[in-house]
This record gives sequence, C-alpha cells and structure tokens, in this order.
Amino acid sequence: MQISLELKRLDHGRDLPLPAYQSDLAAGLDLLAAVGESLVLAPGTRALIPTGLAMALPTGFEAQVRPRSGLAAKHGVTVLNTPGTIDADYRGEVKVILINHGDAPFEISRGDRIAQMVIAPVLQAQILEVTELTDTTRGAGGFGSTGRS
Ligand SMILES: O=c1ccn([C@H]2C[C@H](O)[C@@H](COP(=O)(O)OP(=O)(O)OP(=O)(O)O)O2)c(=O)[nH]1
Ligand SMILES: [Mg+2]
Repeated sequence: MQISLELKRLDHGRDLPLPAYQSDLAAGLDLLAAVGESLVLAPGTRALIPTGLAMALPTGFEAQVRPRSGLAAKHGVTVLNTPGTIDADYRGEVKVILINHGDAPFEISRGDRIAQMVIAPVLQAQILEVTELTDTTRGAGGFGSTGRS
C-alpha cells in the first residue's frame, strides 16, 4: 500500500539526500545524521541526533523510528526509545535517540544512516469508562500464567 509523505529538508539538512527505501519492498526509510563534521558516542552514552527533516504524515498514520540491525549487531548501537513515535501532527525536526551499548566509541559522520523510519497506520480509541469488564477464560492471568497445570 502506498501513501504520500510530505518531507521538508531543514536548513542544516539541505545538502543531504532525502531518506529512501533501500530495496524494492523495504519497510523502513533510512534516516541520515544531519550532524556537523562528526560526533563520537562514547560507550554507555546517548545522544539526540538531528536528521535535518520535518514532515507532515497523513491523518491516521504514525512513523516509527527503529534501529538498524547492522549497527546493533556490529557496534551495539541502537535507538533508545524504539520504536520512537512520530505523531501525524508533529512539525518539528525528526530526531533519533541513539545509545551506544557497545564497548567502543562509535563515530557518527554527517550523512550516516543511523536508523530507519517505518510508516504505520494508527487507530485512535474512543474511551468508554465502565465499572465491569466482560469475563474471559484468561481472566487476570498473565506474565507466564498459561500452560501450567
Ligand atoms: O524518536 C523520536 C520520538 C519522538 N519524536 C518527536 C515526534 C513526536 O511527535 C514528538 C513527541 O514524541 P513523544 O510523544 O514520544 O514524546 P513525549 O515525551 O511524550 O513528548 P510530548 O509531550 O511532546 O508528546 O517528538 C522524535 O522526533 N523522535
Ligand atoms: Mg507524547
């Protein structure tokens, strides 16, 4: 399914390519780091990385900011709040909260692909407060409650 996504390159991202799907059926658009020359993420530290992009998602959609598995597997670098949520009414800069869980400093250069963004449909619930909930076989069981005799 295809939708249109309005993307705006901000001044500090003007020279960077727009995010793109890297294969025909890729789910995520790679996000690029709109940092200055470069930035080093020391082990155990996090940083809010600018992408130089703002956008207008269509009503009924969100964007999820997710890690790239290559960075996680090779360097222990991931998105701290994964999946980050971009609301359809957000017009500020999209930023990525990266954390270095590895044991070596991780260098981020301008234009590096640091995360990916997946567009997904959203349902907003109409909240109905009740005093009784319907009965179910599971009831209040959870947290490993099934399969026990
Ligand atoms: O990884 C992320 C997560 C969020 N945002 C932006 C877009 C999103 O619409 C807004 C708010 O995000 P969220 O609701 O997760 O943060 P909050 O702490 O609840 O802030 P707010 O009170 O502004 O909703 O911040 C990003 O740029 N990157
Ligand atoms: Mg919020």
